[in-house]
Amino acid sequence: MVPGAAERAERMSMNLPTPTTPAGQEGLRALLAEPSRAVIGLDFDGTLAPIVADPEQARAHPEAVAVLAALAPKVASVAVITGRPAEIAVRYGGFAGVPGLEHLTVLGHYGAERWDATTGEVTAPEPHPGVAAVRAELPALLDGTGAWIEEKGGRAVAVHTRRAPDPQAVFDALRVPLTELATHHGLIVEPGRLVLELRPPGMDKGVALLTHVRELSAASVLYAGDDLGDLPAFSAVDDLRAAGTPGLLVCSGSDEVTELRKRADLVVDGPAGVVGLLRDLAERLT
Ligand SMILES: O=P(O)(O)OC[C@H]1O[C@H](O[C@H]2O[C@H](CO)[C@@H](O)[C@H](O)[C@H]2O)[C@H](O)[C@@H](O)[C@@H]1O
Repeated sequence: MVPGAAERAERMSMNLPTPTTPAGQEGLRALLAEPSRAVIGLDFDGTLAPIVADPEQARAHPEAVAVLAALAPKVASVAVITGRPAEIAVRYGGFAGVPGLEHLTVLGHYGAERWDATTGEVTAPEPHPGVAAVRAELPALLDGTGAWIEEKGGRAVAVHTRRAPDPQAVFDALRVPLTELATHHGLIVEPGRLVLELRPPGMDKGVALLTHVRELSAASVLYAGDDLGDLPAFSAVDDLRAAGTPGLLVCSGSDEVTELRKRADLVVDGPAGVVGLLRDLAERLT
């Protein structure tokens, strides 16, 4: 007897971890039953790329590109959704010109920028004038704190404290003054793993993911992230589920951020765990 879609999905999920929630189990079942209508959304730093002290040295996990190239042709879309400029994520990820990744999408600056592998071009809005204004005022505000500035192509500016003598204390001390500075110039502060990013309002990873899922009329979604900036994408998956589109929420686990663990259907061990999960998925989706 030929097995039905549900039975096939059940068999195919045998070697995959079981999500801890019924909603997550439903999300995985839907993805396996109809992969060609599934969107896979993935954060970059801390999810595909291990966290390192110098952001310029961050690179995708050594097996990430091969695994994504195996998975992408089997699903509707793989989209990397990151706070990084799209072009930087493409470069540090090694995503360009890879067979299998011809349709990869990278949504940079929390979705404000878009890079498509098909064209290799980035589309982006005009820079917000507040970014140049805060950039000019930051050196005086950061003087003596041990924090340092990451330039983000004039579209945002990130203040990092990971390499300060007491990273968490400096992060905590800077949060209020940086928020005041950002607000004064029409920007918002996006807190992350020992980073406070000053960026334009109006876009987040939730809007980016939801827009992408709707563009493709996807029937299921998997989103994996590790940091506070991924919470809007988690909420977007919750909203999609409430509206009848199954989804699976994956936390790339770390000791630094615990908020996503509580909301995830599946917690894996950092980028190596994410890559392992995606590899198992790619192998199951024949
Ligand atoms: O949305 P993401 O892809 O997670 O990007 C968010 C921020 O990630 C980067 O900072 C983080 O990774 C660095 C390199 O591992 C690490 O040194 C830093 O402590 C982390 O917060 C990036 O530098 C930021 O610009 C992104 O906004």
